[in-house]
Amino acid sequence: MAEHGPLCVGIDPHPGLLSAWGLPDDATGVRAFAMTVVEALGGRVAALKPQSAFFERHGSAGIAVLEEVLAAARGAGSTQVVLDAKRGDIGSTMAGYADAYLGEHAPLACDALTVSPYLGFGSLGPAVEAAARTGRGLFVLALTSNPEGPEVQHAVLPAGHAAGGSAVARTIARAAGELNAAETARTGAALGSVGLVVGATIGTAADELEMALDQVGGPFLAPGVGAQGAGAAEIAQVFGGARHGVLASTSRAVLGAGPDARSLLDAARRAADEVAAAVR
Ligand SMILES: O=C(O)c1cc(=O)[nH]c(=O)n1[C@@H]1O[C@H](COP(=O)(O)O)[C@@H](O)[C@H]1O
Repeated sequence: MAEHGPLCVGIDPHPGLLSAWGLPDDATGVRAFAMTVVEALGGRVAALKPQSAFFERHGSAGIAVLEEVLAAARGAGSTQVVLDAKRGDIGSTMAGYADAYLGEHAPLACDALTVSPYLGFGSLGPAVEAAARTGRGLFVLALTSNPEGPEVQHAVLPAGHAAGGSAVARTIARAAGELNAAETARTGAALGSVGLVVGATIGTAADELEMALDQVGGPFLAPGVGAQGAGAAEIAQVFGGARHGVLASTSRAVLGAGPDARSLLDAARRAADEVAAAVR
């Protein structure tokens, strides 16, 4: 983030973008699309974030392409690879996802994985353990950028629950904060490995966390920049004093500049400069 500016570029091969790039809506088109992004931006942006859904929609051929794209992106030097798969399940099944994405010999290995805590934060245990063991990270959904998120994330826990009267999202931020505090006390690192997803579009909703965002002690993946309407002003508004930990994420706003590699890089650099100014 310090080297390239705190920008993550999503690799989201939407059917509409494949068509705009003159590519077929099949696994070969997805491969050409994703590899073009990796070649144009690998080693030149802080992070790349393949969106698993757009690979999965092509079945086993698409997943094989995702495997190849993850390996190529991880080989591209100083760029972190965040896989956006938003996985979440009961703990024993979560262990399967941990093997797939975070284990020692994970076929779909990434540097960090997006996970959903909405089966209860504790259900993520196997992913937390695998990430710690293999030196990887997680981005846990907390306050997402979509308008439907608040009906779950802002829901208030009943009296009698240990966090009764607080929003569900607060329990997630607190649990992540505890893991990060234990890790940073041990390692001395500035930030722990359990990041949160907090959309750049959420306005004042971080108030639901009833804690300063910098108490989370981990990075924030902040999608919603570009196509969903957020920019520098929104990042500054949402994150305030915690903005040094923000990795802003954008997909369509940069991908729309392709397929020309130079245009992709120019669009990414413009976006990175804008978010760097916003978090300074
Ligand atoms: O985890 C994510 O990255 C994510 C979380 C969230 O709250 N909102 C959100 O838009 N995303 C993802 O970020 C990308 C946003 O793409 P654009 O709207 O094109 O920038 C998509 O792949 C979304 O699935």
